[in-house]
Amino acid sequence: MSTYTFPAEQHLPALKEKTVYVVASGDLRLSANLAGWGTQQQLEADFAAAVGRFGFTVERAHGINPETGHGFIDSQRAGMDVFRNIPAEAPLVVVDAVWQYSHHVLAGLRSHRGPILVVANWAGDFPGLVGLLNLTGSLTKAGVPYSALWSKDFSDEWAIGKVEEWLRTGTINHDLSHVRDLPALPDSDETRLGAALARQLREEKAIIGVFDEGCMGMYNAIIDDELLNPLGIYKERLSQSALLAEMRLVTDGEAKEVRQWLDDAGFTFHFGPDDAEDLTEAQVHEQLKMYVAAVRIADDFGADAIGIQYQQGLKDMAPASDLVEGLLNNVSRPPVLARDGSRELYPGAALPHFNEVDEGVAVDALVTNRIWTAMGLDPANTLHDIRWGEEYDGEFVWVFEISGAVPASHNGGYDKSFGHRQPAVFFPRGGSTLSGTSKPGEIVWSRVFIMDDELHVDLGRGHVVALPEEETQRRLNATDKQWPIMHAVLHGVSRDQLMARHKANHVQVVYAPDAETADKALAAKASLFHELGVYVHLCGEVAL
Ligand SMILES: C[C@H](O)[C@@H](O)[C@@H](O)C(=O)CO
Repeated sequence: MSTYTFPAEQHLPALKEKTVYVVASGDLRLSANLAGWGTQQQLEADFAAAVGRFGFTVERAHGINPETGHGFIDSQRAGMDVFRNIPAEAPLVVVDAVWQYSHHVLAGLRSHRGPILVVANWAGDFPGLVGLLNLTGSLTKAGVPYSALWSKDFSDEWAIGKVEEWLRTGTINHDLSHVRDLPALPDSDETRLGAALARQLREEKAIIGVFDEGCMGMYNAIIDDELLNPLGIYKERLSQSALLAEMRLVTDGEAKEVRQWLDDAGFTFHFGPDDAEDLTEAQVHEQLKMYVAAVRIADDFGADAIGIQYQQGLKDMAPASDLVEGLLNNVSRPPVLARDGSRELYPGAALPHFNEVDEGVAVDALVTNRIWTAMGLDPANTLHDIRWGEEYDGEFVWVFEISGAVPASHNGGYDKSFGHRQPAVFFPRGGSTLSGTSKPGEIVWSRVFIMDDELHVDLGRGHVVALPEEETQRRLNATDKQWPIMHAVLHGVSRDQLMARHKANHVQVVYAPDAETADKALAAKASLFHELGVYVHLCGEVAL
């Protein structure tokens, strides 16, 4: 007999008839999980009632942690342990009313063999829809089959029908008829420009500076080098600790000059007395040092774009990097000189920043910047969270709301932009946002994503509407009122079509001066991606 210590064999529980297992993936931050726990319980009850209509019961695969007081899976390890209580073939639902870290449940979902459903509540107060979109994007990248569903309270006919479909068949079919593959492109100045810029990128190559890879469990936002490098894009792996070290070398005088520039440009900071809850001068001063430090490091490494992970780690050491990110993405921004003062760095240009180190955004921001610049247009582009939305005046208007900063030109300039303290629930050391309401106008929207181990991009057109002040405020109050908002209308894409198709919590947006120019710029972008070997899909009404 062997004297070796063999591990005890693991046995998953046996399948139970008519039982659906539920797990709740959460944030890593205790404060965020506690804040969202009440809403989560309501959503779980609503979903259980919908399932109950068809004679199924819901079994929660994990309880409330008495030490934390909430019932979210709040780490990858916790998720792995929870999945040891779930029969491998069971119908499994990830119910999410909050922003969640996909890697908390990815390990379990990868090895689960039963049908998987991801559900969220159609509500603005917590970013559950954003969490759902990240998880479905991550599952798409991982090649794990899933279905997804969203509803205000799971009592509407549409959602109940979909719940029934899933219980009966193990999948939900959504209408994806708005998506088509790229047709043969016409020979035009725009398509030739796109192809030429693609060839230049592949031949001359570009660097994206990645300040700590992977943010908030966003597995979908990591593009492996094997997929990225063939585009001509290479990562420079940087550390947020280097950013902090570089901040120490920026003088108070340099930070004050940046501040003066912003004051002169008409930017308003909303200051208050309490560092724990309000924005303070000291927080902004530190952020402006970070701005200078980030540009200097980018220059040191010859980066064409940078991304700051910004959350775990950095949020505990410094005020949030959002203000920095918004400034970088704008062409008009405070000048930054080399350490010895000898030259201005990236003069007269945006330095594209991919927030939350979302590398799908990195690719998109870089090429969009180049196309729009070559066409003589404002290249300022940004991601937004697909946060929520409601009809207004008979049309569906999305709340696109990034968690902190947009380029000022999207708000119509610095004088129409302002800074609020980042909410303490997410950012203990505060920091200013670069907020505002995105100006009305024509946009091109997009998302680069990984599916079937290949790079794809969805491209579409839309416009931004101006809503009455009360409606803007209502939408802000219903979400995170400190953050920048865009009232987006997508052309030929319904609410449910976007939710079903989009493979990320983020959507990339860029303005064009009019509809005709937006169509032309989209053609150039489609051509560039096509030339790079990225699969291009057109979503909704696109003039191509
Ligand atoms: C502060 C929050 O965690 C946000 O960062 C989160 O909702 C996102 O922005 C996800 O993209």
